[in-house]
Amino acid sequence: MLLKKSQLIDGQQIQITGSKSISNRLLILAGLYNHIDILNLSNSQDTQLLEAALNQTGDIIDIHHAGTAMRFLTSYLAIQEGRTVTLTGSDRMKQRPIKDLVSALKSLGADIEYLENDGFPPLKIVGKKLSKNEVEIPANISSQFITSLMLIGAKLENGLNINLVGEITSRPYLEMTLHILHNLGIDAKLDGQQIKIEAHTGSLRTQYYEVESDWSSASYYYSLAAIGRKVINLKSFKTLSLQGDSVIKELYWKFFGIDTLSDFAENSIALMPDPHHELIEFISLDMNDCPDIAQTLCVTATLLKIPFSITGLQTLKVKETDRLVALQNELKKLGATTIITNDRIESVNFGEADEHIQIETYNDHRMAMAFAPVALLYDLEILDDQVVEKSYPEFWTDFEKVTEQL
Ligand SMILES: O=C(O)C1=C[C@@H](OP(=O)(O)O)[C@@H](O)[C@H](O)C1
Ligand SMILES: C=C(OP(=O)(O)O)C(=O)O
Repeated sequence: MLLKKSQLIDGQQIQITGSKSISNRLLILAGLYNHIDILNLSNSQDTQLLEAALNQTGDIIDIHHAGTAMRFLTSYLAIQEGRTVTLTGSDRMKQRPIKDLVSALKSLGADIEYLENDGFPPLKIVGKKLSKNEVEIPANISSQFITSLMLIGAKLENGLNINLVGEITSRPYLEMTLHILHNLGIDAKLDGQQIKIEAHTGSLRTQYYEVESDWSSASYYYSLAAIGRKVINLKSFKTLSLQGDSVIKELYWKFFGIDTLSDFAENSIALMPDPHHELIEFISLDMNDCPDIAQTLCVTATLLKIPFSITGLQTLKVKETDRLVALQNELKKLGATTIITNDRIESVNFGEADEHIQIETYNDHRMAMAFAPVALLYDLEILDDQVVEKSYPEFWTDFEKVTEQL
């Protein structure tokens, strides 16, 4: 897609689809218990793939590139007594780790086999009743493994105690799972390194759930507002969010002077650039709690030429692509030289951008969306722009609503 140099249109309103993370948790719980009327369900391809997988009865499920769905379905299928399923995905999914989750489930008695490479999808899962209630799992690779266990925990005869080993990564996603379980009447606690889920039989407390819109998707508008300095209105967001990525409000206020004003009646927020904001000299930040908005922030900082050092990013290597390498390569086209390590990206200097900027997306929706605000400063081309459908199918239509060519 060619994006001509553009400016923001003041005061446009965008309705973002429901949180992918909340939607995927609700779908699994609805599949385990009873129907839930879900309002503002995410229309992301990942959520649609999960919904289709839960409704199919065949013996092969191909979840493509939907990581959360892959991880959540592994536990879900492990307890479907009498059913045998091959759970597979895209080439990239076959490189994304799942071993810690599979080992934890096996220690509970699950019957799961690797069909290609040890530790990676595809998996052959023979559904069984699991009767143990104590499990241990490393917490530093992906919080999705832990959420996956938490979602089935209350279905086990004696509930489930999950002992977390090591540093906890992406922690707000565990808190999100706890909140959703509580809201639906399941007793669950996180205390230090232990999660305790009580057994829950019968139905869920509520059969109705309204999903807040997706804060990771909102991050691209914060980036646009930070560069374009015009007001953007976003729906449907709450002041108290279950999503860790809502920290974008604080980050973009502190670093880029973007204020977030809530309109309670409208359930919307306004992103308001502070005209008196002075550019800060350096951004130093640990993003372990909010890995999905790291690309957004690195691109904003680069476009504003604010030096940055972002840590806590060790999980970025095992997402849709190696996001640290992808960022380093593509930021270079904007003139930024960076250093990357196992868990960090740091800017070294900002030079001239390429004359013809062509951004590769590496099959990663967040690469395409994070680099879209570049259009406020330069003409650019984004390759394989359709990757956005993974989390935000209308991204380009919405992007057109808030921008106009110069
Ligand atoms: O539980 C979730 O919904 C998610 C957890 C995070 O993954 P990790 O825990 O693997 O970092 C996040 O990156 C992903 O997009 C969604
Ligand atoms: C990492 C992501 O998704 P998943 O792990 O569910 O594929 C994401 O949406 O940025």
